[in-house]
Amino acid sequence: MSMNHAADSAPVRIAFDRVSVQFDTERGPMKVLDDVSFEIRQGEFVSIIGPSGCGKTTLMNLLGGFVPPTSGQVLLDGRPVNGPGPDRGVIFQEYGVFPWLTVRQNIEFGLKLSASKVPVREREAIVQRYMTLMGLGDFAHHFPKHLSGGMRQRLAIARAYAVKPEFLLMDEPFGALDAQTRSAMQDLLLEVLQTEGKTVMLITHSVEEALYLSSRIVVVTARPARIRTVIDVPFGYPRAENVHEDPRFAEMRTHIRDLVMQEYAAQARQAVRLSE
Ligand SMILES: Nc1ncnc2c1ncn2[C@@H]1O[C@H](COP(=O)(O)OP(=O)(O)OP(=O)(O)O)[C@@H](O)[C@H]1O
Repeated sequence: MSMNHAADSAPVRIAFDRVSVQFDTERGPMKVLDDVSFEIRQGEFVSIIGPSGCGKTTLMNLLGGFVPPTSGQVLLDGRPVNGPGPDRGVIFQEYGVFPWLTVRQNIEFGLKLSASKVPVREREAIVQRYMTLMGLGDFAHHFPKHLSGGMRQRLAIARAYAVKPEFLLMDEPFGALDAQTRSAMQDLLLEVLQTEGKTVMLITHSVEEALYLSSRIVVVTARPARIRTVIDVPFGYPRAENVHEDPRFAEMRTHIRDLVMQEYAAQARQAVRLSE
């Protein structure tokens, strides 16, 4: 039995229920999400893919508790999200690190918050583990401004993983990394999930990344984002690196790329209309 079938009977942890979001802008109201409904079950890894600027980050902001829905509901274990919480580790596109704290202090930060209640002795070991895993061991006392962009992003990832949140919400977490580091970070994420069993929502522009990591892929339309289609990924976990060579991988990649390209084209037509 594949992991996906097993997940079918797992409890729903995250639910977007007919969610719409509209922002007031200088040019009037702008609808960003339109009647979006989907669910994420315990242990699922769901990727969201769609054209730039269509509203994907807004999905994450809703779940993170940073933005309220204009209509509809976002539910965590059946309860409406009403603000951020330590159960959700959020990794933003732009580096979510504190510039006034060192590498070590940044990773330690979440562990010191009363909500996570990690004893001091354990804290040390956790900080050390994630510094090493992320290749930041030699930079413990450096401040973020003295790190490269890729290192800052790895620090943001370490910070989120260290508090062991039940949910990981990731917005293009590997976008700023070079290809080799990106692939190492993908494998590390799979490893963390294998040992810690999280429920994940990932926003990515990379069809390959979505296919390699996810159990399901939600393709969204041009703005306002609606669900275009939801695709079950047929590969189980632990995921073998060689799924990249599976003929189904190539077929699905082509199919999903086509869908995403159609939505990019729709978005470009919209942009032309707006500028006319
Ligand atoms: N708080 C806000 N107020 C007004 N407009 C906003 C707000 N947040 C986002 N927007 C606008 O909503 C649209 C969708 O933004 P969003 O960041 O969700 O898209 P995205 O799909 O994540 O984009 P990208 O892939 O480029 O990161 C954008 O045009 C953005 O400028």
